[in-house]
Amino acid sequence: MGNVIELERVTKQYGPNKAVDHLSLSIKSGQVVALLGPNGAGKTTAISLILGLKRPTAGTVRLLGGNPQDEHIRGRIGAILQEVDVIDRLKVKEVIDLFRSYYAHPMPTERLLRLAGLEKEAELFTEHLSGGQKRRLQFALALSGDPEVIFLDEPTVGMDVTSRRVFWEMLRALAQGGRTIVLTTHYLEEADAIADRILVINHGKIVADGTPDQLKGSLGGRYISFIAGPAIQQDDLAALPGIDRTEWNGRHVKLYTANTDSLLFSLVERGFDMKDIEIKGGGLNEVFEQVIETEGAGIK
Ligand SMILES: Nc1ncnc2c1ncn2[C@@H]1O[C@H](COP(=O)(O)OP(=O)(O)OP(=O)(O)O)[C@@H](O)[C@H]1O
Repeated sequence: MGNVIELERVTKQYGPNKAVDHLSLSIKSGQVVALLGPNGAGKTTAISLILGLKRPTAGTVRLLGGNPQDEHIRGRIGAILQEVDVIDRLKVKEVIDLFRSYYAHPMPTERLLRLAGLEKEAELFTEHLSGGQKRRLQFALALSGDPEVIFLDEPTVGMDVTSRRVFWEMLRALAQGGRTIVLTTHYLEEADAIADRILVINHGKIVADGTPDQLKGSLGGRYISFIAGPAIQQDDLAALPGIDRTEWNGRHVKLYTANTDSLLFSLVERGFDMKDIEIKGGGLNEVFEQVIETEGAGIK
């Protein structure tokens, strides 16, 4: 199947502020796509536009080949948005059955309870659930119509580490079954663990796009850090080959490079006076910081 989601030069403007700015994007079926970005980057707005909950100021959005506001498209998607309250005075199983009744071909209740890890809580009243359990119930409700596309806005907020890992495995299993999953997260580890593709958004634009490995590989993000002795001048280091970026913080230096081994060799060969030498990075944290700082110049 082709693209499940297609955005063409989509802008959403609030007064002078462009929450989403000429965003073009296509997502294929069966992918897990993570939207990353700092607070206010435009992630939730992008998801609301894809879901048809907000109308773009300009540009076109297509979901499952159609208009996201069409009834027959809505029935094929499931979503958890931020801070949605579940209905009180009903038991977990009853709320799930209520939501299932809205759909022609719902997922079986037992499967929903199992996927959400709520089998033991089935007979509990929803107001007695913990924060993390409520989040999992929302997930079960989002899946109740057996959707082809699932949108999750910060789905694991409030979950403990174990629940989060179980949740990731379950998402991967759903994607392997052919479902498309789009999630926003502030946890880089989460994006790294489950996403086939990461989109980094800042100021309403995509500033990086690739698999976790591509982003880590292309941006490197690896650096050598050390405390520079008094004789080392900034120009001495700037003249070394293969340095992408240098940061000085007092005498604490970070040298970013695609090849930390050969740079370390050059430093040692030149007899620089260095202490506390460390090679770090190569993780998504560094990639994220770099992309946000440099607005992703040239990275896509
Ligand atoms: N209804 C609205 N009216 C005015 N401005 C809005 C509205 N909704 C969002 N914005 C602005 O649009 C920008 C993007 O917000 P959005 O909620 O999409 O960011 P986000 O990436 O989801 O942030 P977070 O990580 O904090 O959830 C922000 O500057 C926000 O203040």
